Amino acid sequence: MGGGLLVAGTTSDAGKSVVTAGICRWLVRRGVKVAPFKAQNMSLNSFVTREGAEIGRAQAMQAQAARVEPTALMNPVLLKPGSDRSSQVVLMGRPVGEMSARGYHGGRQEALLGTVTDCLEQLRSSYDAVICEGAGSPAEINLRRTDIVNMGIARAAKFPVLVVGDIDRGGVFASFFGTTALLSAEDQSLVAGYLVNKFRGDVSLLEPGLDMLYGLTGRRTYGVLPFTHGLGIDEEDGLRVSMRGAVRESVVAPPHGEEVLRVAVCAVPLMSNFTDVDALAAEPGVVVRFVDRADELADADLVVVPGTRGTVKALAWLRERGLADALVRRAAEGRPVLGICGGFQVLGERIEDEVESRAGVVDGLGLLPVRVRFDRAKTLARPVGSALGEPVEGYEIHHGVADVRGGEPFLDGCRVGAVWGTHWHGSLESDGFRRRFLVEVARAAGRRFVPAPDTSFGVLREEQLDRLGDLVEEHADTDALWRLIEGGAPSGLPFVPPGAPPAVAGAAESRGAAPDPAHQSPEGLDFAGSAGLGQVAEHHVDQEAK
Ligand SMILES: NC(=O)CC[C@H](N)C(=O)O
Repeated sequence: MGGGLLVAGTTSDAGKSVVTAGICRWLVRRGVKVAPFKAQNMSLNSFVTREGAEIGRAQAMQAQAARVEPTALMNPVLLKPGSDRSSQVVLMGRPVGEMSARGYHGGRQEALLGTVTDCLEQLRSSYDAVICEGAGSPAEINLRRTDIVNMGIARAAKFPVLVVGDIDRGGVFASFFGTTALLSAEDQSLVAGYLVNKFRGDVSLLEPGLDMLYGLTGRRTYGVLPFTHGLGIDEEDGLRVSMRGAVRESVVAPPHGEEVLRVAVCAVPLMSNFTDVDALAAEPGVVVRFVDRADELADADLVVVPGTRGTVKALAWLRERGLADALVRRAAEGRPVLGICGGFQVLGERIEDEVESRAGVVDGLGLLPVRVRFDRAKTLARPVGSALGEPVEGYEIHHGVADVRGGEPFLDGCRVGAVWGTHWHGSLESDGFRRRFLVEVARAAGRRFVPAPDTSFGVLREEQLDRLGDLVEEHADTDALWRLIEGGAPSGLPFVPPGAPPAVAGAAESRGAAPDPAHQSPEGLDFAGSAGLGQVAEHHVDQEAK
């Protein structure tokens, strides 16, 4: 049975995903057969495996770091938020229903512990090491009892736990100490120590603090990783980017030609697979930014309407913010627009949706001759094809089915003038196609932009994974990490009081949501046959979640 480690964090965003990837890359370079694992991921940034299973993109990225093919075992539960209070539950790569957070935490999640530990055991039987990523913080005292992704999984597998803290935010000592001290004695016995992430400055100034932390907790720090720009590959948190309407602008290498090309990405609600535009940002001279105002489209050479878990919601948002009118004007002026998946759907003539929004028939923006009808079954595919004379690979994750009634064919969708639409995600990662597409965009936008002849997105991604491996090799005590992975947590780790607080009566389960038969899951909840999943075969959305 293979060894392993759980990489937990003091907070979300502490850098667990990239540290996990870095550890995978370090190990595989050493000749260790390693796989990543995250029992449960909450993300709108997902990926389709070769077998057609939907998993978090972060686990697919970590699998690449480990140089193995990603599979559903590596991320058995994926929660895709549809609002602040409900998520689509994807189990072993297939959607099984929409659930309220309260219904999920009130018993359903707990019932999945057997399933996720089975997946982990399967990985352990075929790999020398499994590097698990936790979620949020392991010291969420309200959720510990039903946890399946942090200490729940570490306890089941008897894996040592490494807690990652983001020192750039401050409060890292208190976070490490508090994260440890709020866990039960049994949980604490697995918390081997800490890893400081995103450190800027002189480590010698930090070291006395790490010694004091050792004095307080009896636990050592396994490494101090320096702050490094541009390592946020395949981030999980699409929801927050879109909810915040955050504007982020890519760091740009100088253009190959005379001018830069400006790409504006509409930060639609429930934006999914926003990493689709990473391949554009990787091109020298292409400036990518997320926008949420019509006036920000004025200087954009290309507007991308990305995927979304809420197509009808995104349409309403585009209309409210005046972006819909701006897109219609652009199209009339022959200025480029690319719609991807949900963003393709909104560009069509009409949408019939009794599944995702249950809004019935809704008018689209009418820029493409396409009608979309939502199906309960989800399309999960890895199509290959060609466009602009170049080979293209992509992946599809959608309930909407497009009836394309005209235009020039473009992948599975179509193109009318400078407006392009496809359900395919990831098409821009195909280098030849991306260059040809950018040439077309530059021509239509009247820009003297020339794509560099040799940008390889695959090579850049590999370089980034290598940088993560380097970070771990150069700034962590890898001998000590290997001892943890092979031999588990050191014995005799002291208990740090007060430990886990006693549970308060009247937890969420007693107020669990009532089933809503009106809203069946896409697959009709027919997954009771799968191992150990019968208990969660119910579809929950409570009123407040709608
Ligand atoms: N990935 C997406 O953008 C999905 C689009 C849409 N929500 C659908 O399910 O069809």
